[in-house]
Amino acid sequence: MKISVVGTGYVGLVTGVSLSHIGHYVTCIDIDETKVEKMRQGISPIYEPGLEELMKENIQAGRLFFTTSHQEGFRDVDVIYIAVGTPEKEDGSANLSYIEQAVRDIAANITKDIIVVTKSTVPVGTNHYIKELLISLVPKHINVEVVSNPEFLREGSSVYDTFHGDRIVIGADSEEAAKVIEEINKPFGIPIFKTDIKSAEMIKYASNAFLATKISFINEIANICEKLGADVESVARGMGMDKRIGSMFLNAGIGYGGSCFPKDTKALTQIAANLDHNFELLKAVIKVNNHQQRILIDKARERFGSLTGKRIALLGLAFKPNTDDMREAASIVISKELIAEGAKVVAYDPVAVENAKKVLPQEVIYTESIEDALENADMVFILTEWSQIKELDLNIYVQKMKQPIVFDGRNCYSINEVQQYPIEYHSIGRKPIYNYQFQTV
Ligand SMILES: NC(=O)C1=CN([C@@H]2O[C@H](COP(=O)(O)OP(=O)(O)OC[C@H]3O[C@@H](n4cnc5c(N)ncnc54)[C@H](O)[C@@H]3O)[C@@H](O)[C@H]2O)C=CC1
Ligand SMILES: O=C(O)[C@H]1O[C@H](OP(=O)(O)OP(=O)(O)OC[C@H]2O[C@@H](n3ccc(=O)[nH]c3=O)[C@H](O)[C@@H]2O)[C@H](O)[C@@H](O)[C@@H]1O
Repeated sequence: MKISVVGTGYVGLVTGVSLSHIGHYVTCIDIDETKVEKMRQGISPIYEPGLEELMKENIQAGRLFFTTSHQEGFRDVDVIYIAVGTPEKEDGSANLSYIEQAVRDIAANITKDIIVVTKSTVPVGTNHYIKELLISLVPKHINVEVVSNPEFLREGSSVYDTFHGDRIVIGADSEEAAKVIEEINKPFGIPIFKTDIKSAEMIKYASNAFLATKISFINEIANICEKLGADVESVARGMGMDKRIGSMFLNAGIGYGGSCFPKDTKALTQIAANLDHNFELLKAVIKVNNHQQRILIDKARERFGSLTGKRIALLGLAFKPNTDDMREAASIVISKELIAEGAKVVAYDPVAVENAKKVLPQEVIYTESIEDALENADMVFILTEWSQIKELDLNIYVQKMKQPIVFDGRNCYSINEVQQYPIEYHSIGRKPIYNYQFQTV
């Protein structure tokens, strides 16, 4: 099948590369010339494990192409995927201007019947709007069908997720169009769930909102565990053994960030509000998350009083490991607040520094290694559970820091392990360890 994909961000590029890998001929279109130039050479503009290898393989096999020209990209294709961004507007609702532009680009350039597949996360009703807009713009003899095919990949494991997903959701009003998209996806060997367009659109928001709810729920449990002297990791394990609950997404920490949970939860409360429905549960999930992102600062203030003049090392800046994505990362809120309070912030991340420089306060100092970040620090905040940080020899904290006081926002180390070192250790939903103080008393 000849396919084109509009937008080569995390979703579009992974979609395009994966579809070419299962045998389709795919042209990826992006308006960003530098990005396209890189991709033509087999260089991925984003950090995603395994993506570049697959890109190179399929470019060489003659199945994967990149262009900035919509006219060239849409030539002779049967199906066009839309994967442009749907960022949040100031009121929390989804900004559909990129979608609208993509639709206009499609309408201006197609010359035969087409199926348009929406991968981007869009509010319920958007696919019907896309179809209406297309019909109003294209010549009468061209037949247009629109299919909702929401994406469930996670950043950092997007290639794996695409080939090992739990389901592919196809929302269509036309049975023939649904069948075409089903055939395209069959080689992935993943269960396909077909439904109507509005339900497919809602499945995406409901799934993200539910996962966000799980995270805020376990974070609330963690905060109570701390007061009770219980251990949230044991609690989560014990809960997760019940298949009805499931063990995934019960990692307590400094809350969820990233390009999707924050934006999609807000968009869903807005979708509900437009229908005069007050989605109280989801609003509470968002509120809990906003508080949780700052929880290490509260802990540090409680421990030190003022943070003014303190040298604070931040380990990990990306919103999660294995990505260079800084969108809505807790490190943004944390570094801004620390700088505003007059702390000296020294930061390390293995891959996200270039993106971090664009969004963190300019006072933040970046280091090339964990050791350099820890040098002479009064305390360290662990913000992302990179494997480099999880596998660290804990002696480093003792050797490098002015005082080995660790605030671990991602529960990177087991309590038993930390107990063996002269460290003061504060984590999430677990008892604090005061071995450093103990030694110095
Ligand atoms: N990032 C993620 O992990 C996931 C994202 N999604 C959804 O997928 C959509 C895309 O997200 P990302 O890939 O993160 O976006 P992104 O912002 O990383 O990439 C969007 C790309 O589209 C390009 N673009 C914009 N307008 C264009 C046009 N008219 N023609 C050609 N290219 C155009 C931009 O230059 C950019 O490269 C969003 O709706 C998001 O909510 C869904 C699941 C996972
Ligand atoms: O719509 C999207 O864009 C995507 O959003 C999430 O994927 P992603 O944001 O890439 O990453 P996750 O692994 O879900 O993590 C999101 C945030 O939640 C946090 N998290 C995750 C799991 C957990 O147990 N605890 C926790 O705090 C992570 O640290 C991270 O900040 C969903 O998992 C994907 O299914 C979805 O396609």
